[in-house]
Amino acid sequence: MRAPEAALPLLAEGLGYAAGGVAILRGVTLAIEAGPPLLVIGPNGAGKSVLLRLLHGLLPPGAGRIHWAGPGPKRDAMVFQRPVMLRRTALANLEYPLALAGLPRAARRARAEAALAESGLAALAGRPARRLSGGEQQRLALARAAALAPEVLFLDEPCASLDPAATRAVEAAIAGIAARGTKIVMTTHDLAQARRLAGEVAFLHRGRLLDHAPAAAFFAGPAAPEAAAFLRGELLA
Ligand SMILES: Nc1ncnc2c1ncn2[C@@H]1O[C@H](COP(=O)(O)OP(=O)(O)OP(=O)(O)O)[C@@H](O)[C@H]1O
Repeated sequence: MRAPEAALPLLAEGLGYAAGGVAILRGVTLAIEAGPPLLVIGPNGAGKSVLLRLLHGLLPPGAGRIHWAGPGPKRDAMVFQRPVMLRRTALANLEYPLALAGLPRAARRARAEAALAESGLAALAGRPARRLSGGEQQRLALARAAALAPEVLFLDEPCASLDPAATRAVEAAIAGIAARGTKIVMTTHDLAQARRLAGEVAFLHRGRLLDHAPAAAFFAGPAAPEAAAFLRGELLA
């Protein structure tokens, strides 16, 4: 089977967004290429979530533009901090978007079962999704988003309300999805998590992108003094 044509790179050029007369993002220019995960970090209120929503197309930019530069159609998905589960079984939650995508019933079942198995959730297939633990729901949401093999998967603080064991399981699921070729673009407030997962880092501060670098270079010595202060654990205004 021929691989579908890539829609990446995804280019953000001079991106701006304001709400209620307040500038939330200003002049963000960023190229997102295929490869290991991009972790978007920065202090609370820096604009990380808004940037992801703009890139995914949930919000219209107030300035600048977002451009998928590759020849293929855009294929991206997003998972939020609190996953939204349908009032159905775990398996049916996975089958639903596959049905929307037009997969025939038999192919849906096989794809959904494979996605559950890849996430280590096969034993939960018949359980009502809304009764699963927070960590299991988040892994199910990841499996659901990944089942269509998106080129880019945006994750907004996917581990924000999870304990360390659930966080480890979600991180393993994210690493698995990345290893299968999906570009992960993820926000986190957890620097240790960023170090564990990132291939590259984007640092936002007060709505501006102050650094975008390979993770090793960023953590060894970021370009912006604000990023260095953030890594030292100093409170940034
Ligand atoms: N629709 C909106 N109307 C007004 N202000 C908004 C809106 N959306 C976001 N903001 C503000 O924009 C700023 C950036 O929000 P955003 O959620 O992107 O920050 P963040 O970097 O993800 O922060 P956190 O780490 O706390 O989640 C915040 O001050 C937030 O209150």
